[in-house]
Amino acid sequence: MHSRENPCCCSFDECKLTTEWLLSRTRHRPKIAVVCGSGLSLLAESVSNKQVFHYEDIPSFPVSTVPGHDGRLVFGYVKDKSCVFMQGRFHLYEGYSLCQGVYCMVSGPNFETIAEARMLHVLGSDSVGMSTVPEVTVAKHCGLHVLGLSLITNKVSLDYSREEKVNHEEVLQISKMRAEMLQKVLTTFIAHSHQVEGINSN
Ligand SMILES: O=P(O)(O)O[C@H]1O[C@H](CO)[C@@H](O)[C@H]1O
Ligand code: HPA
Repeated sequence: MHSRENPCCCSFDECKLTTEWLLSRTRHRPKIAVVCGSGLSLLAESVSNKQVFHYEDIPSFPVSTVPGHDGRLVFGYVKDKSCVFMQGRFHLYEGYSLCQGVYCMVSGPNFETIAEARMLHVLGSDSVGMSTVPEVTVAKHCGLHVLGLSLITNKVSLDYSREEKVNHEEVLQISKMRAEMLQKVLTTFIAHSHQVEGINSN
């Protein structure tokens, strides 16, 4: 279970555990999910065939800490549509992060200077690379569904006194170490890609 003390949720294994737990307990297979904001749990009250799970009972699921967020996952039908409602969501100010971030591209081939790294940081970037953005831009332009997987190979120094210089050899070394893990992620994703609507239609 997640809490303020352990706010970083959503590793692949945790999501898998949560998903399997829920799938084995409900016959609902919703195509529509609704996240209820503060005080809006009522949105889920009129569903039919209702099935309710409390966040604290769901393995590896975050807990709601804000008043007005009931912390319940409600499955049920609205008209004839199977839906799931989150009665309670999670906020950065609760200490929750999504473990995802903003990827920024620099043109390279040089690595960014500390001044450039600071600028990217101020602009909201969490990670930096020299690729992916052009490919994703063109793919989206062509109407393709895109999943970008970026392996974070090194820390980017923001501090002149602790200049940790990155080099391509280090990048390759870490990539080699993590390739097997990435291969598993990719294989699992491809094996389940039919569940992602429209992924094979382009
Ligand atoms: O993006 P790929 O091709 O993985 O290469 C990464 O490795 C190089 C830096 O070492 C940069 O080109 C960076 O983007
Ligand atoms: N900066 C930009 N591109 C990169 C880096 C980095 O630190 N590491 C791997 N690709």
